[in-house]
Amino acid sequence: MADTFTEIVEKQELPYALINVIGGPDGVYEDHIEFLEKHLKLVTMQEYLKNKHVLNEKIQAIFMWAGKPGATRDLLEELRNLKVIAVSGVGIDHLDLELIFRFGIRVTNTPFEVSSSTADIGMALMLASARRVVEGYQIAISPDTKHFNIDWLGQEITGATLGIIGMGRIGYKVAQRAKAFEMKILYHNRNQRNEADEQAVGAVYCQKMEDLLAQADFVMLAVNLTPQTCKLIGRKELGLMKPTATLINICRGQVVDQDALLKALQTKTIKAAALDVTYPEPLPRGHALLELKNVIITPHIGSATSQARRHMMERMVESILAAVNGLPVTNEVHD
Ligand SMILES: O=C(O)C(=O)CO
Repeated sequence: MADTFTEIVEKQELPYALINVIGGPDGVYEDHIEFLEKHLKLVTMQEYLKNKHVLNEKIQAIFMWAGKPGATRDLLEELRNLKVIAVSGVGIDHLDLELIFRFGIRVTNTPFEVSSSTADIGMALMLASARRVVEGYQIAISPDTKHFNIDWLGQEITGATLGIIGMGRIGYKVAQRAKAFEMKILYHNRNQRNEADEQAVGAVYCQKMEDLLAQADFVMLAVNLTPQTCKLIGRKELGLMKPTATLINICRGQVVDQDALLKALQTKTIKAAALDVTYPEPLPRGHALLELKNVIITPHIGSATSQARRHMMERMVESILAAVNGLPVTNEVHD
């Protein structure tokens, strides 16, 4: 940060930032509080609701951690001095950007901070599914297990073809990791990456998603959720995949038509699925996807590492300080 910026920040009263709660499943981490309080005057939702008459004028930022507090129209109307909404993580599909921008409020997110951890969970799911790690664990700990069956086989990812749909930061990091596993890499993206990027990971562009679907042993979804990508993978697309292929979703549940996926798994149209995301989250207990042996599900943990979460929080603070001072913000979201 430039000196002038540091000077401005040091001189002024800490900007008031609205958070949901401290701690618990919906709150900012207690470990982060010391750092946060050095830079921001934190106001919890509960404090805000009790003292709206004073705080409506003061709050300049919403520190939106795991989607909370939500930017409702009522809140935006009341926070007359709100300048910025800092969103944790990369996904902004839960925001009504049109509404927010109408209020002249800036929005920032943390795409760089989550890309490695999310790519890691993609690799973890691919390996766990291919090598049946979850089933293996259950066999290993079951009281019914008397001996280990040598016919119990998984699938090797070395030499297999990975098709990445969505070659942004996360998709590219998946490709870097997959290269080290000697996988063949295909990708489909709105725009083709430059030649140097492609060569660095040995990735081949498929302009038509159908070509990728027909060839890949593993299909990894890493797109943003937009109206264009909602239900991008449905019955037709699943039908194009090999019966031996696995679908891995690390972006948003709504990118897949979940009913079509369930059917494809039940009828063995595809071999397996490994999902970090579903809709809703969590799936209702007893949901048919939870009953299938060829499905593994994790609880949306793409960014859930202590390193990523710490970096996200630091970036959000930096962006808030920049935005309230009218300075350029590294990860500003534009419409
Ligand atoms: O950052 C996000 O939006 C994620 O969902 C990471 O898993």
